[in-house]
Amino acid sequence: MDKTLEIRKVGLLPNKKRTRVDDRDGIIHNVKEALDEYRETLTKLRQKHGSEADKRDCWRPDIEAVMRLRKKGKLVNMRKQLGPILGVEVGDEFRNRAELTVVGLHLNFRRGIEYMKRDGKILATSIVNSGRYANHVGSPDILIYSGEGGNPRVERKKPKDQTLKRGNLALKNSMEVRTHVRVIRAVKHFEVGTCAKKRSFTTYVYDGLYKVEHFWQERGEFGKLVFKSLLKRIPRQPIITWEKVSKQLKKPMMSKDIVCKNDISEGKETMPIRVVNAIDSESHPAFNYTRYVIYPNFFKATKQRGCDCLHGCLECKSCLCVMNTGGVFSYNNTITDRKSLIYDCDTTCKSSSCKNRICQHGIQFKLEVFRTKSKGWGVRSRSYIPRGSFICEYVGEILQEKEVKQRRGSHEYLFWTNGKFVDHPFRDASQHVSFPKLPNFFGDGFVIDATQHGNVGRFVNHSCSPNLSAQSVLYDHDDVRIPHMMLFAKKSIPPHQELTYDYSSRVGKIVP
Ligand SMILES: C[S@@+](CC[C@H](N)C(=O)[O-])C[C@H]1O[C@@H](n2cnc3c(N)ncnc32)[C@H](O)[C@@H]1O
Repeated sequence: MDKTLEIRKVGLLPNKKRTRVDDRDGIIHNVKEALDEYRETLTKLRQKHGSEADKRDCWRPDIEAVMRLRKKGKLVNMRKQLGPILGVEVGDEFRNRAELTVVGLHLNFRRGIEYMKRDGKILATSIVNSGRYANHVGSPDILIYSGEGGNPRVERKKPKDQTLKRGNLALKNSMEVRTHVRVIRAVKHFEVGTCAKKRSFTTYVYDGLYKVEHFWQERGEFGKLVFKSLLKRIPRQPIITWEKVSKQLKKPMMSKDIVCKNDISEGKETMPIRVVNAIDSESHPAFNYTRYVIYPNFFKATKQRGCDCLHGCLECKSCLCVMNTGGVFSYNNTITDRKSLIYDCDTTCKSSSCKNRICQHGIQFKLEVFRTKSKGWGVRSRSYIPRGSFICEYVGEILQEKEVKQRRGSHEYLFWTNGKFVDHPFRDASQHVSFPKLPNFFGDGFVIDATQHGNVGRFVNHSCSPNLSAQSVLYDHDDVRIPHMMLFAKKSIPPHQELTYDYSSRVGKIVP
């Protein structure tokens, strides 16, 4: 979900019904996933049926995309509910009405007022302020909302008096019962297209919870009776700076990403990794994609003994791999306990549901190599990444340190297996980032060189406040000098945020 607004967190909403932490994280994750999948499905539908769609004028790709997700059971928060929606934050921007349905913020595609029944009364759950009615917004926290029905602009019928039923009645009841109503505001954007033609599009921003303070009837712009509600935003919610919204929302919508390659791994990874460029004419970088580390000829992978657990290795007392790591389980779908070195189970472990090897299943997120403004290529994810998730391994040729000197070319893609990444000064000198210095020794250690052979890990850039960190892991051999270098998410990462780690970070002391 694109978090594009400048919002100020001034407090949290009261959450009477507490959800278990695990469930909460799971739902938040599902919301982001659903939205991402919806956007992808919609893009594909539009690409496939682009010209055809004009002929079939009733066909709505947005609705079809939602239906496809529903069939797959991917829609979230499908039960109508009052109050906040898990996984959706104040200030979140949605590209169309269908996206509101996908995340469960406002399930009805067409109607501005959504309602549900509680204790025999219908109550408003959410409203979309689409701007088609005359809704006068006095201050940012006050919204005067016109009821539904009788509007010739919407129904293409003669204007008539609104009736006190459905949405109108729900808003009246909400005022009486004092329940919260979610407010979604439509924001209109104008962009200048070719031939200086103005093109407009609308996005929808979740504005938070409101209460209906007054409800009355008056004569509307077509001379007929309309219902009006005065809604007041409840305090202690993030503040949205509306004057900046329009400008900021344009950014993600106007992305000019050109897909240079659909899958840089050429089918070697579990997920295709596309290369996109919205910056310049550089096409995808040339190197040999390999999913696995390439060991030197002299290196013979040996393994003393792994575990032979049958039941998921959860019994730390009996799992040899977990004991090697210090007797504490490091994973629970994500990494929960960082160590200087983690021993993952390998093929000797007979457990079909072994939980002690999350790095061996390959890449699980839709990673994308993209052109950055000043750092060459970088990596981001097209989907939401929960904290602690495995991202990818740093793969390349294993070299002895002394060999590095003999190799020609740059040291851009070297990763010391003791966790130190080595590089030379940045291309863009204007970047005031501290960067680790090249070690002035070349000893007996090992280095992963991803210059000629590597995977997506070679494109992950440096940051002093990174969202990834490296972890050494052993599973297929016992040589602690050459552990696998695995990148994990240090925090939850929204889609399209660049993935980075601190090149100078040490994974920990590995005692041979
Ligand atoms: C492992 S590569 C990362 C991928 C690289 N950006 C590329 O285009 O292939 C390391 C190189 O990326 C660039 N780089 C990485 N992090 C950077 C940063 N924070 N600022 C500027 N350049 C950076 C530097 O040129 C560095 O030598």
